[in-house]
Amino acid sequence: MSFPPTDPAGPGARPGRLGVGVVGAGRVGAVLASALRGVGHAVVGATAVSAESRDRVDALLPGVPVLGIEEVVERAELVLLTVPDDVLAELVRGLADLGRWQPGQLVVHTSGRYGTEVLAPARAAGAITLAIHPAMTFTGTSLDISRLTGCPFAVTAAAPVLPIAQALVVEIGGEPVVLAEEDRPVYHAALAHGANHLVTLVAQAERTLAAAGLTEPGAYLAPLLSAALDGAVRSGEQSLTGPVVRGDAGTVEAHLAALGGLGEELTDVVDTYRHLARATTRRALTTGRLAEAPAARLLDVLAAGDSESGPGGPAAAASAAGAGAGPRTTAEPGTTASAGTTAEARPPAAGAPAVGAPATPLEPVVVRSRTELRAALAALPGTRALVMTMGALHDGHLALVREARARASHVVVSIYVNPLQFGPGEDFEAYPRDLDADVALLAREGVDLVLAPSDEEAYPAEPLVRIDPGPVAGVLEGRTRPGHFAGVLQIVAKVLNLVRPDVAVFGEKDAQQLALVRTLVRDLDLGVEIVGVPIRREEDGLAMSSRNAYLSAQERRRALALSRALAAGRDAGAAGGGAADVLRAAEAVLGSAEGVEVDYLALVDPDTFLPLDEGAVGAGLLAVAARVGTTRLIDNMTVDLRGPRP
Ligand SMILES: Nc1ncnc2c1ncn2[C@@H]1O[C@H](COP(=O)(O)OP(=O)(O)OP(=O)(O)O)[C@@H](O)[C@H]1O
Ligand SMILES: CC(C)(CO)[C@@H](O)C(=O)[O-]
Ligand code: BAL
Repeated sequence: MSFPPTDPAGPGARPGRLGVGVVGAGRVGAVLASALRGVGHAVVGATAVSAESRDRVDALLPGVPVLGIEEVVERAELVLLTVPDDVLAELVRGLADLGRWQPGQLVVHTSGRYGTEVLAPARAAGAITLAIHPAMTFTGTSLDISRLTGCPFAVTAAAPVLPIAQALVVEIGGEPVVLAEEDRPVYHAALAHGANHLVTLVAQAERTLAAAGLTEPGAYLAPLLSAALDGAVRSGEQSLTGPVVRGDAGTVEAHLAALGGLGEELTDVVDTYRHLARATTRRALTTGRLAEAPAARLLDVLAAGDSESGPGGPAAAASAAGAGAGPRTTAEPGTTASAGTTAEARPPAAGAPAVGAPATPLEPVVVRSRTELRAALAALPGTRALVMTMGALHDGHLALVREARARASHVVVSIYVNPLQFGPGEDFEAYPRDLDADVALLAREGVDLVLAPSDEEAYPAEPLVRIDPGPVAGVLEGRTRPGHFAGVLQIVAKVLNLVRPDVAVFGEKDAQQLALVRTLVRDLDLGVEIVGVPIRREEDGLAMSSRNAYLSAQERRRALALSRALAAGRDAGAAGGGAADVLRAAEAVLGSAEGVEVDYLALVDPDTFLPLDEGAVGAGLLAVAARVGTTRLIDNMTVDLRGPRP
């Protein structure tokens, strides 16, 4: 396709005032004829079989006689054929057989699918044949006229008469785009797929929302869909959001189950969802938004319960798209580790796969030294996201991994129990360590690289240059654990420098840590985006933590007091309470909790971590640390302070 100059026909090529005949006063025919009339042509007659067409002629082409086909063709210098594609060829041939086409007559059709070959019988009789197709959807009312301004029209015609077609389009305000005869079917399929199927998709979303009890589903959807459409046409597939691109197979599985449970009338929705989610997965894989392992997992979930997917279905499609188990190489392969591998080929991960997981997820490359890390990073083109952990991974960590996955081409996870952040008498020795189990979990999330350094590799020598984390490190966690945040920032700065990620993801569970990491990056210009992820909780509200593993069954029950106290404080704020009310509500829960020894409970400014006073308005952070038995747990929630009541 190529855009012609503004006046493609040049002076003199303008068709002049023509008598236009419309065969088929459907939406397109009536609107185009009305537009041609508006720029000075005369509409000499129109065919209109149905009552709707006749009404349209009355409304859009007042005064134009409704005639039979042969009469319209006989009177017209320009015959506009705006009939359904499937009858076009027969109509043109039939009129040729009747000898109705006239030499020099302009015969124009508006089918997207056809070029001018379908008009060959008219051309054989000496007519000038042109194909123009507006890439626009019409309502068949006068509103459509304004839609023609700037509307692209695909124009196909023999070279000598092409300027006539271009000039006609320009006259009615359109933008002619020249399209070869053989490209028209694909062109038209693309438009139909985009525009027509979008209508079906929106209607499906509306019907499904109605099934969820929403009374005005269209109004509810409009802002979201407009934003999605805007993003898609501006930034293409990079604008994609949602569970597929996050690799969130569990959510997709839940969606299929929910949609599958809707009545007979909505069975089309689950089928379409499945097809489009599959296509979305494959595209996300191809464009690097999704790694192979989560893609394979999604395709597995999408295949489950799908009667249409047999052998050669999703799994084959996944491998055709580049997914599935297979070797990955590092630039400097060779050194094997005790868990995972640094070898050339990444074998399937060990351990029993959970429901919905691919049978053979790829193991991440596990590196233990700077040299191995450098080689492995060199084999990961594109952007990378880092998740730092101390191992003993749980779903809270995996939420960070998924967020990382959605934000970069590759994910690096560090696992290291950093001695510098533990004080004397803390649980450095006892902290749970199980690298094999961690690597197996990360394999299922499509993590590319795991950095698990030894103490010697992390700190080859006692670090002499230390980081002073500033005042935020002197309160709450920092007051109870002196030196803790200096140790945290030391290892965070080190790992950021070693991995050089584009994005690093931290949990809001360690809110003070997250704030200090942001400050570190800002103050030292480390040039990495820091992303926070909300706290992941067990079903009963307990914040997930590796240290929960220390709790006995009784302590596990008692530990619930932390999240309950925070929720009580949050609710007091939401009910209009001030800082003192919030603290009182939380204290009441903790005060009556057995076996819970509170270290601190504080309502603080989320940036400075200094206590909020009674008049404070806006977001506050309610943070707690407590011992349950010998286990020290922390948790926090955001509280919305509405200010003193009038
Ligand atoms: N429940 C959770 N929700 C969201 N993020 C979490 C959660 N638990 C931990 N994280 C985040 O995971 C990262 C690694 O934390 P870490 O390995 O210390 O896990 P942890 O479970 O908090 O362990 P512990 O509290 O026992 O030290 C941190 O950024 C932390 O904030
Ligand atoms: C960020 C971190 C991995 C540094 O050791 C640790 O403090 C943690 O797990 O939150
Ligand atoms: N989750 C923060 C690390 C620590 O408690 O040492």
